[in-house]
Amino acid sequence: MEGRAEELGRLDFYDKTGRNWRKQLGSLGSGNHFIEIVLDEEDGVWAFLHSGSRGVGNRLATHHIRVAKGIMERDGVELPDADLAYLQEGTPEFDDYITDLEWAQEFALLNREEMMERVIKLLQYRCGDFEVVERIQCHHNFTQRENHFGEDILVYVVRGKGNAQAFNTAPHGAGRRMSRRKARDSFTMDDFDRLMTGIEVNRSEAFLDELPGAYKDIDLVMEQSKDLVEVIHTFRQIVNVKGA
Ligand SMILES: Nc1nc2c(ncn2[C@@H]2O[C@H](COP(=O)(O)O)[C@@H](O)[C@H]2O)c(=O)[nH]1
Ligand SMILES: [Mn+2]
Repeated sequence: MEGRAEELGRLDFYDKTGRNWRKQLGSLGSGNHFIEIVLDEEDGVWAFLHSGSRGVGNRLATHHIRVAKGIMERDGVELPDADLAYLQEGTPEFDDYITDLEWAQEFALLNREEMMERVIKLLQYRCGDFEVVERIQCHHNFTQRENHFGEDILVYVVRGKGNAQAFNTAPHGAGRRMSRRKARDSFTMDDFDRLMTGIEVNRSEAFLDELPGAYKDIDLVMEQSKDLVEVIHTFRQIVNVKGA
């Protein structure tokens, strides 16, 4: 990652923006990032890993959002919401954003690969050797340039049915039903124990805002997404580790 950053002439910028990024490769981070061991309908074991590009990706994104907002202000572009600020393709600011986005995605990819390797080694250490049937390596907030309806656009991609009306996308999670604050105010540790029954978990008040009840009902989301996704497996969680 360092070599690539140097090639791009952006190492100093990444060091200044991301500070600890070198030490963070191979770490889960916080928020809703998680490692999960789940069982499918036939008790097949799956290791799930939802992770991202850690602090450096977030800070780079924050930087580019700030740049976009500055440009909107400079050019007098009126927007219904300041958070809709955008960068125009063909400008140096747009190119810098894409350069940093691609670098951060590479970081996210390696970060996930490293953690998955450690999860598998640990499982093999605890459970004895086993065959890894398949590895699906898709990192968080995956973005790539695609052509839809004759136009090149940027989309976040997850696996789905390929519905052209939805640019071949599908939801990659249920999404939150309540804010973190509301969840912390709404749930108690009794709810924690009830909602996480049967799951080996790092039990802590710190994760009250991450309880399943803080998210939308996944069965309903799947039902409402049936034009976009085909359900291949339904999993039962047995281990959940949240980033802290
Ligand atoms: N199986 C689990 N799913 C979880 C957990 N925490 C969150 N989630 C779901 O993942 C997505 C993450 O997407 P994001 O774009 O919001 O980061 C989220 O919407 C939830 O549906 C978990 O611990 N286990
Ligand atoms: Mn996330």
